[in-house]
Amino acid sequence: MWNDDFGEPGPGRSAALRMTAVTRRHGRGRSAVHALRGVDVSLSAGSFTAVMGPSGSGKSTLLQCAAGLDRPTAGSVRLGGQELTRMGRRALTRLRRAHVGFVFQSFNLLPSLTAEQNVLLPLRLAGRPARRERPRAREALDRVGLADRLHSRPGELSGGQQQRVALARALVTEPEVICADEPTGALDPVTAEDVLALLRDAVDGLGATVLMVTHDPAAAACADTVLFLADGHLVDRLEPASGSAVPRGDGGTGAPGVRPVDVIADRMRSLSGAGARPRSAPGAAVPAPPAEVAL
Ligand SMILES: Nc1ncnc2c1ncn2[C@@H]1O[C@H](COP(=O)(O)OP(=O)(O)OP(=O)(O)O)[C@@H](O)[C@H]1O
Repeated sequence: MWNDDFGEPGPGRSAALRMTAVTRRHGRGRSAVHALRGVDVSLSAGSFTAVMGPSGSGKSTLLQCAAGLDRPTAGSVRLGGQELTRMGRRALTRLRRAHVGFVFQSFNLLPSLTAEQNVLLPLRLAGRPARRERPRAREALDRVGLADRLHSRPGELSGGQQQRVALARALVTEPEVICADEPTGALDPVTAEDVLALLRDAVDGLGATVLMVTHDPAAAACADTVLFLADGHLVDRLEPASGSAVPRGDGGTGAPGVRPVDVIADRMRSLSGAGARPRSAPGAAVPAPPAEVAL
């Protein structure tokens, strides 16, 4: 269902993440770049939201501000009820480790560690002894179908398997929010489907809240809500799962037989053609932070 308020969670649902009037500007004066211009987003607990938009529209910046990896120039970001923008660095790191899991296009696994050791990493960083936490890491790897690859290093795993290890690492601390930046961008369509099903499972089975940046309409169609960014503004929203992927004011396209993925692709095409300013190759503007930063 279209909703002019891009943010409000549904009735009776609490917000796991709330961003209000978030602006992110790089530089000053005439050379300033406005990555986000007064964005309002609210994610219901236990929901799956995709963020789409042309290259350079601010998707990665939105994700990184939401997760406390980047600081807005103005506005408010509340995660689990806590205001991130006023937190010191150490408090922010603690909050992130406890409440946010990350998945990136490039997997960000440490190559010298086994799958199990990679998954244990966030627990070790939180000061929890590896020996006691091993069953938890194994359970997370089991959840993503890799119980038999505990001792494999990333170089011995396929891209899809590496992304599943990254997902197990994101899930092992049972975070409220999972931030995924192009999690299927480096995967073939079949492997991508597996990873999306696991993200869906984290929402439906574990009650996690997923915020996922993607260029892929098929990936976005797996989400409950798709938010569209253009030039730093949130410009539209649709809800593919509820069968309401219908452009505002155009009742006709909700006709049976119109697939959500096609509506999403159409919407993207119209945004890319309408004054979007491509500035870089997809995924290139904001590189994923090193694994140890995003843990
Ligand atoms: N550190 C930075 N310094 C200057 N400009 C930046 C910086 N990081 C991002 N930007 C700019 O902010 C804008 C939004 O970037 P962002 O990476 O969020 O877009 P995006 O939609 O994720 O792009 P893509 O799809 O290409 O990954 C772009 O114009 C980008 O060049």
